[in-house]
Amino acid sequence: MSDFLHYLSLPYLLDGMLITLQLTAMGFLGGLVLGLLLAAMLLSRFRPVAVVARAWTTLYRGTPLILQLVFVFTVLPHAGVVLPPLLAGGVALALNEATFFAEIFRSGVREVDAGQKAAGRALGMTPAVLMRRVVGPQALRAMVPALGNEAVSTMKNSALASIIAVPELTLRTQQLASATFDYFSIYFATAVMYLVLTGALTLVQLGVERAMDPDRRVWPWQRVTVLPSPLRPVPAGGPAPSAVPDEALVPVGRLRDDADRAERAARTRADPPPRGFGEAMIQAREVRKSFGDTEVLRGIDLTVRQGEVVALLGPSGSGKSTLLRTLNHLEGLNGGSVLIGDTPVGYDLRGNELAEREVARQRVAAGVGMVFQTFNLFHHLTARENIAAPLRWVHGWSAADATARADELLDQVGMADRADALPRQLSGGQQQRVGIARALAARPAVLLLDEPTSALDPERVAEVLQVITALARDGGLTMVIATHQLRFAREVADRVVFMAGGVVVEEGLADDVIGHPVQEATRRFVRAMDAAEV
Ligand SMILES: Nc1ncnc2c1ncn2[C@@H]1O[C@H](COP(=O)(O)OP(=O)(O)OP(=O)(O)O)[C@@H](O)[C@H]1O
Repeated sequence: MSDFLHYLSLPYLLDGMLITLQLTAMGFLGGLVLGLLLAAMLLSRFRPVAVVARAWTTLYRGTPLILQLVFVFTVLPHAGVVLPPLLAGGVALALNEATFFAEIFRSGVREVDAGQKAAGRALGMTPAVLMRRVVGPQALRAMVPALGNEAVSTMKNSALASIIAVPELTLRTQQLASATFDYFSIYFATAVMYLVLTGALTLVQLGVERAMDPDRRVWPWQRVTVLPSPLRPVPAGGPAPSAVPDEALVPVGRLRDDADRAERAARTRADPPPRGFGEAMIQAREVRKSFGDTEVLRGIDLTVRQGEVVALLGPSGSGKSTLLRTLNHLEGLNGGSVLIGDTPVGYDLRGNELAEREVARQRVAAGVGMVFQTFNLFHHLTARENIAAPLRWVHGWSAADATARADELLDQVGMADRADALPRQLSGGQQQRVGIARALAARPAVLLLDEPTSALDPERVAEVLQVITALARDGGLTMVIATHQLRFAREVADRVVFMAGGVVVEEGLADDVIGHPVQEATRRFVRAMDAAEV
């Protein structure tokens, strides 16, 4: 026992432990940086870059580390690159780890739900902002356990550097044991030293996991929940001019009051508020879209004027969502054109498709908001942050203004008391109300709603429809809503467009198309939906 304790505190072995730590740090940190680069190359849309990265990864992963160490130490000098043993060991470890890190990063990024990326794009985030603020943080959280594993494995692999005479812990252990023949005590002491090091790495990993757990963390903005001014001015140079007065949104809670019910009841279709529509806000011409060999949109024409509410109806698979997604270029066109205001979102004036960074700017300039069927709130942000953060990241608002706007909207959609909740702590209806608030935050000129209630339980549908109805009735906001809710469409829409098989089959006033459909396909759909709604 005393021999064991002696070796455990022997400076010769402790120095070896320090060198092991240095090697591990070089391998891990170097591997992280190179791995990020490799992952970016593997994910690149430019195929030659991805192919080179894949070839490099295959080569490096497919050869033993011991050969790589010898290569860096003995072969590189022939090319004029002479590295001291410790540095050569660190470089070889980093190159080896990079390939594993690259695959961890790549799978982390791919695992992030496509809806998160679509929401970020629809909010006007450039690819860099989307990666840094949405995809990166979510991917990183999922990757921490695998990265912890790699840190431990780098440390254990560092023992192989003894082959190129790096005086790390294993080499020193072998030397000491050969000199003293006290194998058991020395190897036992070394094993304990490795365990202490790897145990410390595990503790770091668990600490990082805990720190990144959104359920546990308390951000500074979560501590401040009361803000003085309910209404703040829009910062200069910020969002696109709004078509929605703030008072348009009636809090859900308030709609439940008797007085409001009475007021709503008075505003029936028999006595609609006077509505006049301005200039064309959306002009889609001959829009065509295919997925592979399947043509999903087969020449759609759609004009929506300022302040108009258009409901897109049609059977499942008729192309409603795809049409909405082509309007803000979440899907590229295969033919035709789309103008939002006077912006051909996704294209330059000659019709050439623009880079995503440029398209993001166009979306912001055109002022298009989008509400998704599956809400697509950012999982790692609270309800308040889901609304406030894009205002800061995309529109350059100050934190105070963005938070004030978020609190104002949360209040208006009846979600003020859940401002600090994460999306997974909210019901579907609550998430969708936050999703609507998020889409409205930058005061868009056009709001696209993609079946906003179809992912909700029946008892949650009404609360979301109330919010949209309030917007449609009073807001003057230009809206296109894909929906299966006939009653709702009849109540809020100025015009109904019925689609089937990727074409517009029938369109007109909501009462006409839903009440007295002319086309057989429309009649069949209305009958089926009526039966389902009863
Ligand atoms: N990314 C995609 N890749 C391949 N096919 C797709 C893709 N997106 C949509 N489609 C196909 O396009 C067609 C139209 O889909 P879309 O979601 O636009 O219909 P929809 O009218 O909105 O249907 P629903 O009411 O069920 O949401 C469907 O056949 C669908 O399978």
